[in-house]
Order: sequence, then structure tokens, then C-alpha cells
Amino acid sequence: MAPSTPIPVSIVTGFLGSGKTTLLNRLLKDPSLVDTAVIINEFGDVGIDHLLVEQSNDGVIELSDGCLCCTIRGDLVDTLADLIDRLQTGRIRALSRVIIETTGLADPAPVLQVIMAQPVLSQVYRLDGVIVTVDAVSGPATLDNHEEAIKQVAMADRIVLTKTDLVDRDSPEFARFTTRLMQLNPGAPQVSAQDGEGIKAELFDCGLYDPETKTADVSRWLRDAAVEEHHHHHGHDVNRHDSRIRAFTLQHDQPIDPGAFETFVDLLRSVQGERLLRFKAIVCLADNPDRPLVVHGVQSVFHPPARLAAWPDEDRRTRLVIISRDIDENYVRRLFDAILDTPSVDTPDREALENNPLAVPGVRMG
Ligand SMILES: Nc1nc2c(ncn2[C@@H]2O[C@H](COP(=O)(O)OP(=O)(O)OP(=O)(O)O)[C@@H](O)[C@H]2O)c(=O)[nH]1
Repeated sequence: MAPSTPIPVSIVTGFLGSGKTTLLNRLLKDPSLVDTAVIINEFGDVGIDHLLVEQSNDGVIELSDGCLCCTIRGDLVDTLADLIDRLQTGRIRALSRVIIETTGLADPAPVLQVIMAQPVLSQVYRLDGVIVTVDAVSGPATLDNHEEAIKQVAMADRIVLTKTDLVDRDSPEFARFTTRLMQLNPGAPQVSAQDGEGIKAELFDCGLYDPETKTADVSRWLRDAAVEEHHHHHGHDVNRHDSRIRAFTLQHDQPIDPGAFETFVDLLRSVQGERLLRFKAIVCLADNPDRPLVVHGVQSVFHPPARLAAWPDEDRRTRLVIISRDIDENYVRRLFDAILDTPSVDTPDREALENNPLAVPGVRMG
């Protein structure tokens, strides 16, 4: 039998040496995280404090043979399934949360996809959020030199600045760095690892489900207001890698035909595939406008769409947040307009699109 409420899974990502393990060790001292299982991938060293491993005994699982998210992807699935098995057979007392620490060079996307799209796992677990650690000292250079570090930042729901004790937080360099992070990911709040007690509340429960109220907290999850506010704030001197990343929102006031929306999502994922870093949406569909559809995808893998029981507040607009790499935002906007049959210059209508999806100007092949 599955647990009655899905178990939240947080993914901690961040470049080599950026402070993932240090952050985890601090977080896990919080008494409310006692029934947390940590899935960690370390070569050799035990990264998590020894004390903690002893305390939690069965609750901490370390994988030690290969990269968590690529070479041993099957093992992550097995490990998550095994945790549930242990819970059900009483070999672990409780399981209130899972934290997966990825290796520093890892692409977080496959890990997210495991949680979202493995049919069995996606019923038992829910993705809470992706937390990325960025080093305030070497972070700027890391972003300049490593595109995977940029991708980790762009995909995150929360950004943790580490080693802020080693920099002057009032300096222009620090301000430039935090601005750069905001431009890469305007929807992700930034917190400093130095900020102490409050940090846990900032980092967890950023998923759609609010355990306090047992309802959906759409604006906390979608963060569309923040993305909208900072849209187009890329400075002139942005690094060319940074400029590949775009975060933007789409909105629509009227209920949308379910088939049209499906076509839109299908086209986006099939044509843009891995360039679609995150896709989050709450959608008012014409067949049942009172029960919004929630859609969440990472690259071409999407969580099975779910209907909320009701809209959480008066705002019943369809809202989408897209974080993309190398996708022309205007292409997506034109596609959305075409699908909704909103007239727009030089854009084929929906029927034409369904016959020939490549008819949208600006589409890139390959
Ligand atoms: N001064 C300071 N040092 C820190 C902070 N966070 C981490 N460190 C140090 O930075 C080094 C790397 O930290 P880790 O937590 O091991 O980083 P990691 O991301 O887990 O490293 P990998 O697993 O190797 O990718 C360690 O020596 C930490 O003590 C911080 O906030 N301030």
C-alpha cells in the first residue's frame, strides 16, 4: 500500500565543492527532518557526518558506484522503490522526506525525470523542488567556464549562496553575481547558507502541494509573478552562455480547448526536447474550467497531468512558466497564439500547425 500522502523529494545539486554536503549536514540537524532519507552518491568519502549516519541507521542510503543521475540511473529508481518497501515492511519507522544529493558535475534533469515520470514512483513521491548551491567565491568563474553549472542554476527552484562568509556581501562584485543568478533564474528565491535557522523553511515545500493547508499553493510553486517581473532584464554584458537561457511566462484569460493545449505541449516537447529545461503550468481547460490542470515537465519528460479540485484563489488565468535554453521565446509565443487561434501576423492557424508543425517561423531543427 502506498503512503497516504506522497513523500516530498528534494534534489540538491550544485557544482563540485560548492557546499552541498555542508548544507545538508546543517539542514539535517533540524529536528523536524529526523525521518529524512538521504540518497547520496559519493566516491569513497562518507560526505555526511558520521554521527548522522549512525543516528539514522537505515534511513541513510549511500550509493557508491558511479554517477547517480546517469550511469546508475536504474539504481536511483530501485533505491526509491526500496525505501517504500522498507517503510511498508516496518524496516524503517517513518519516511517523511527524501533528499537526493547529486554529484557536482551532474545534470539534474534525469533525476527530476525519475521522480516525475516513473509510473510507480510518481504515485508515492512528489517532487518538492530542486535546490542548487552556488559558491559566492568561485561561483562567477564556475558559471563562466562550465555550462552545466549554468544549467543547474537555471533548473533550480531555490538558490543557496554558500561561502558568503568569505566575501563582502556589500561589494559590487557580489551584487553583480546575485543579479546574474537572478537573470538566469528569476523565479528562484536566493538564500544565503549563512542565514541560519530560517533557511529550512525557505528551501523545502516549494512544490505545488502545501502540507500546512493540504491544498495547492500555485503561486509559490509557479513563481510566475517573479519571472514576469524580471523578464527581459538581461544586461548588455551577459556572458554568452548565460544569454542562451531564457525564463518567461505565458498567460491566457479564456478557457482553452483541451486538444489544443495538448497539441501545444506535444509540439513543444517533441520539437524543442532537451532545450526545454523546465515547464510549469496551471491551465484552465474548457471541459472543466473549475478544476485547473497542472502540468510539469523537464525536457521532453512530463509528469502525468493532474487536476486540482479547485482554483486556489480568484486568479483563474492559465499561466505557464518556461525556462529554456536556446529556444526563441517568440517562437513559443507564436506557437501558443496559433494553438489558441489568436490571430497574429505571419503565423499559421492551428489546423495548419497540426498538419505541419514546422510551419511556425523561427522553429529550429536538430
Ligand atoms: N567558509 C565556508 N566554507 C564552506 C561553506 N560551505 C562549504 N564550505 C567548504 O567548502 C568545501 C566544500 O564543501 P562541500 O560541502 O564538501 O561541497 P560539495 O558541494 O558537497 O562538494 P562535492 O561533493 O565535492 O561536489 C568544504 O571544505 C567546506 O567546508 C561556507 O558556507 N563557508
